[in-house]
Amino acid sequence: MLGRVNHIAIAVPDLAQATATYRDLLNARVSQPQALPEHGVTVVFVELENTKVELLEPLGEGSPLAAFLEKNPSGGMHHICYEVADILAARDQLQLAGMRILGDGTPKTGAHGKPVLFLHPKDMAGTLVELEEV
Ligand SMILES: CC[C@@H](C(=O)O)C(=O)SCCNC(=O)CCNC(=O)[C@H](O)C(C)(C)COP(=O)(O)OP(=O)(O)OC[C@H]1O[C@@H](n2cnc3c(N)ncnc32)[C@H](O)[C@@H]1OP(=O)(O)O
Ligand SMILES: [Co+2]
Repeated sequence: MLGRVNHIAIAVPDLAQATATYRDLLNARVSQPQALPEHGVTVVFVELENTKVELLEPLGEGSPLAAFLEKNPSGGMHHICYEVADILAARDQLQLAGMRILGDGTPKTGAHGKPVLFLHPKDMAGTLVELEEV
């Protein structure tokens, strides 16, 4: 079912500062910030040779990052995103196996304009997993 690692996401309390660290200290190529109110985050992508790092800052009330950053005020690894060829087939197979799909189970459009879904961290070895159809 799984393809490549699309991105590894890090939740940060200060997106400008985290972006500056990757850009100015590590000489990484970074995207412009992208506000995604439907996801409750603002995102910057750090482009690497083999994958991307997604820097995430909370946006608006009820951001899914809020509780995480309360527990981890300096930030921390938030999720890993795997590519799948058919997100609905993946969802149905995982649901049949008893995994919890977060939200109402309908894929949302992610930061790359592709459908995404999230799997509950307690069903995935304590790691929040995002699936992105490519
Ligand atoms: C930019 C768009 C898109 C993309 O295209 O890339 C994105 O990446 S959007 C990213 C942000 N969106 C999401 O994270 C959506 C899915 N997340 C959620 O629905 C929630 O964050 C959550 C995973 C259900 C957690 O909800 P929350 O209210 O924060 O906490 P809970 O109390 O319900 O947590 C239950 C349990 O899980 C532990 N937990 C929470 N977050 C994580 C995490 N990121 N990694 C590992 N474990 C996590 C939490 O600590 C609780 O455990 P216990 O304390 O042991 O009960
Ligand atoms: Co993501």
